[in-house]
Amino acid sequence: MALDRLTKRFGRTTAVNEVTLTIEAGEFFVVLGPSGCGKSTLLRLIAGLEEADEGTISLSGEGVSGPGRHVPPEARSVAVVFQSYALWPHMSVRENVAFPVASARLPRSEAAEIVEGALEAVALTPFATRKPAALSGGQQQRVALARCLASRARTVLMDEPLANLDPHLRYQMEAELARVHAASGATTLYITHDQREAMALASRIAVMDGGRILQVDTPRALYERPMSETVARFIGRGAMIDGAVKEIAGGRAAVAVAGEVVIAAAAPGVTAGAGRLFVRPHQVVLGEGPFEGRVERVTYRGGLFEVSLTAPGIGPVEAESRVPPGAALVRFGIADGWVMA
Ligand SMILES: Nc1ncnc2c1ncn2[C@@H]1O[C@H](COP(=O)(O)OP(=O)(O)OP(=O)(O)O)[C@@H](O)[C@H]1O
Repeated sequence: MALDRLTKRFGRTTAVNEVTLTIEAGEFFVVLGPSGCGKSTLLRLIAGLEEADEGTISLSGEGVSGPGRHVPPEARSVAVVFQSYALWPHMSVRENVAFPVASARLPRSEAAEIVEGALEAVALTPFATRKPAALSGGQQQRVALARCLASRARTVLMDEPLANLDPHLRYQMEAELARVHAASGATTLYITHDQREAMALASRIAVMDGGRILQVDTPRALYERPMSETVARFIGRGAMIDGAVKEIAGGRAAVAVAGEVVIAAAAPGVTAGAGRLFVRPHQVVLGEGPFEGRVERVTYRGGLFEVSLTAPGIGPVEAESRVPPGAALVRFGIADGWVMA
């Protein structure tokens, strides 16, 4: 899938602003961004449910949107899974799953095989004759996934499909989604505002804000090497500390922070002078080190304590520890970090 300078305006709002992306065939690609950043509009443009103002879209090598060209949704070989499931209430589970297969005009036995295979893949065979209203939310979403699988679309678009499920079920459904993706091999574009979900599912993530793509990278690279403060703050937790870069060598920088020197990885383009050190909780060593912090809050997170500190000349710092801090004032060190210009 390739998007080139794709733009969509609603009156004075530019919902999607010159988005350029290439998504590899078979990739599970996640667009992550806060509410209102333009994710749904981007998905609707790719599905053909909105017409672009500028730019082009090609799916499996075929141009489907561009100047003077708008291929209708049904001719794009795209399946969409919505947050609302969008099931037919009067049809059984099996009929819902069979719906996209019917239009493919396949021999009856082949069509049945596809439908039963899709039901099997999401463990819904025992529920095949039920109506959607007689299923839980998670089961309904599995019907929507089975229908998507049965459509055999080469491109699958998912609009926050797990948003209505409780956290425990979301976790299970993530594994299910990964299986469905592996079974279909479809190029999948998944949109969400939940960074944990994005990290769990994606081969690559595009972080979107204000209609624009800020960074495209693997989950690990986004976490460890954010290229802007917005991305750093949007992915996981951490502290942004003002410092002075003293020296850079071999991709590492020596940064003076509150009168002490910290050695950390340096982003491209960092030079000596004022800089910012971004520190993730696992990079803070509690109990020893040159800094002293006041414990503001301790939260137990199953096996680990999250510790919020404030330190003179540094500001707020997030740490984690297997044992809770023993006093209101604790010593700490910074073992590593990410230096940004
Ligand atoms: N049909 C429309 N008419 C006018 N403005 C719209 C329309 N659809 C979207 N917008 C505006 O475009 C911007 C992007 O909306 P969009 O729904 O794509 O965001 P989103 O990231 O999907 O948000 P959410 O996660 O809350 O659904 C918003 O400012 C929204 O108000």
